[in-house]
Amino acid sequence: MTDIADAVRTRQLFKRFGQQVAVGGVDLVVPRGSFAGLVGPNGAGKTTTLSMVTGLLRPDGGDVLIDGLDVWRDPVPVKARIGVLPEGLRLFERLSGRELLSYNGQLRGIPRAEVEQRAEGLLKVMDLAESADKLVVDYSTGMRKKIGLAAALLHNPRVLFLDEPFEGVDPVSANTLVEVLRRYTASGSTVVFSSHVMELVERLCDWVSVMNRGQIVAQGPLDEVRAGRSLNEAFLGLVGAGADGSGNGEEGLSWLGATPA
Ligand SMILES: Nc1ncnc2c1ncn2[C@@H]1O[C@H](COP(=O)(O)OP(=O)(O)OP(=O)(O)O)[C@@H](O)[C@H]1O
Repeated sequence: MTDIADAVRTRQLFKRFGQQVAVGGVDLVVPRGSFAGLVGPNGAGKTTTLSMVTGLLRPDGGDVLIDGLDVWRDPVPVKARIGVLPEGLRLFERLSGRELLSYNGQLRGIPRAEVEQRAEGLLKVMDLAESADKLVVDYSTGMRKKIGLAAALLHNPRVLFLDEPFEGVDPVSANTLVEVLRRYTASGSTVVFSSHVMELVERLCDWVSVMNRGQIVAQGPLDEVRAGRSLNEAFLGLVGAGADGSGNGEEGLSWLGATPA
């Protein structure tokens, strides 16, 4: 049954690459208005899941519902409702930041004057106003993330998906992004982001989904998932690594740092 209180709900989402099952029957749930974190070790299936959820990668099985609408059967209304900052962000490098926003706004059918107004506001808040006329190819990693986020927010989506939004972003810019996202969720919109940084997820999120080896291994309100521990401890317990780093095969590295004979 569809619960339209959920911003995102997947049912038995499945994706295989050759012999490798990347996502093996995932039921991802994100309640509306959440600031949700999707965490998991490298290769857990986070990017593959987010790509299928946002209509970028066709699932081999299962469904994805956003605001109760099926992403793969009803892509047009779904894409009007979502904003995406994908991993390995590909941008139009030969446009300036301002032109990129203007182009995105026009693709979305927003009137030009409205696009200009929104773009000005976003450039200012992202601290990109001075670089607005510089080509995107000359932007730093953090600036690219910020202009990518501005482009994803321009049409005022109901649900925003961010794959590793803070990677390569300096602490000052990260704070700016956090402020923008907090303001956005406070108005009832939903953010879903993937991250490896547990402290950040713990600080920002009220909802967490933990993935490991293509499965959801825990999901719910932050306090339920961490159950009195830090999120990092809970995470290490859930994904099966000893909190002391034991059991990771490090004994095979006994040569590392040893004094040469
Ligand atoms: N295009 C692809 N072709 C083959 N295998 C893939 C492809 N994309 C992902 N995989 C495999 O699927 C699994 C899940 O990858 P995915 O990128 O979704 O993980 P992730 O949780 O996002 O990892 P990370 O935290 O390192 O970004 C990995 O084993 C990966 O090697």
